Amino acid sequence: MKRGFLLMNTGSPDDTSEEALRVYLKEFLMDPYVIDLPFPLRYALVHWLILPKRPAESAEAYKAIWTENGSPLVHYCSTLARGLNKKLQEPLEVCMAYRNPSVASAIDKLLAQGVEEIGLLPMFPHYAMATTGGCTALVKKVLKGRAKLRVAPPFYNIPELIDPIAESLKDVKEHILFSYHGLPVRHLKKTDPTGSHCMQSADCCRTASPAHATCYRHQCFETTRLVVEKAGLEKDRYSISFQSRLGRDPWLEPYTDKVLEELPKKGIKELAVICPAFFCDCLETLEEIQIRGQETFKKAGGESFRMIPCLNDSPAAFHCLETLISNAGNWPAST
Ligand SMILES: C=CC1=C(C)c2cc3[nH]c(cc4nc(cc5[nH]c(cc1n2)c(C)c5CCC(=O)O)C(CCC(=O)O)=C4C)c(C)c3C=C
Ligand SMILES: [Fe+2]
Ligand SMILES: [Fe+2]
Repeated sequence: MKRGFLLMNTGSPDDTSEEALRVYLKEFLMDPYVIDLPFPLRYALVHWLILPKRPAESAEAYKAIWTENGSPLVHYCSTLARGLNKKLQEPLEVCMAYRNPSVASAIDKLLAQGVEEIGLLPMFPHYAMATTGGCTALVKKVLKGRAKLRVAPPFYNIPELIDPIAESLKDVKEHILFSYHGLPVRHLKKTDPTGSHCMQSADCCRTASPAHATCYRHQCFETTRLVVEKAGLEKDRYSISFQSRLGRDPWLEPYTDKVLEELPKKGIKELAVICPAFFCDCLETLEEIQIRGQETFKKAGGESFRMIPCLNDSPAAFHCLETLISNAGNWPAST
């Protein structure tokens, strides 16, 4: 059976105009895997509360990180896809859940080459309904059974991810903040297959459970634990937080923006931030953390601040993706 691969990420707007942002945000936020409210409520929230103001604000944010190659996220993913294609025997296409390159165009290219089984590799180390869950649903919807589908499992704990992250912290003397993308608490409870584990006790994520197969919070803690172990960091050398909160519902805590305000008050004036939920640098690392996060930290008394880059298109990034793909025969089939 001829096999092909889809390398998938969330996506960026086509350009930095307010109109492009409106189209992108509407597509992103109307996805029921991202805002999991019943359609009328989601429609009202997105169209009446978010879309009137956010496109203009987000357009300014994207302008601050846009490069001559366009969006950093799409650029890194495309570079990775090109490099992987040179090494792999089987075809691979890059696609974005929202905007371009679209899922439909990538699937058409694979099918035109006679591909009968697609291996979907969502570029998210940790499982979340809003990312891996939404990407899988979207691919299935577009594919309409025209090929078999397998989906890569979360890879938050593999040495090919952990080792280069630990290596990037080797010479860091500052306090290290592991800032992960946030998630509404409701999402965690919804994806708990036991229905009774996630967020039911303070230490649920450190108590063994089958729920951890889809528990974003547990998987983030595990990445941190393994990196800390590998890098030999003492307990007082690092903190964990969750960023990018949207709306008023409770999200995973502690919130990065609050932690950035609190750290200088605790005497931590020199900080390095790493964002292991992101395989490639994007708006959420380059603008939210590097620009706005830095401002927050320094305003609160912080003196030095730096970002540790994501794996991006480094040799370690290629090695990690190649290792995952080499194991594609074991990826679970998606029905
Ligand atoms: C309810 C809203 C959102 C949830 C839940 C969410 C989860 C989530 N997102 C990522 C990774 C990325 N998010 C990106 C952009 C982005 N995310 C949201 C909303 C939610 N994300 C919005 C509205 C946007 C658009 C930008 C903005 O206006 O803030 C991106 C792409 C950034 C880029 O450079 O183009 C990524 C990547 C993860 C990993 C995650 C849950 C774990
Ligand atoms: Fe958990
Ligand atoms: Fe997001």
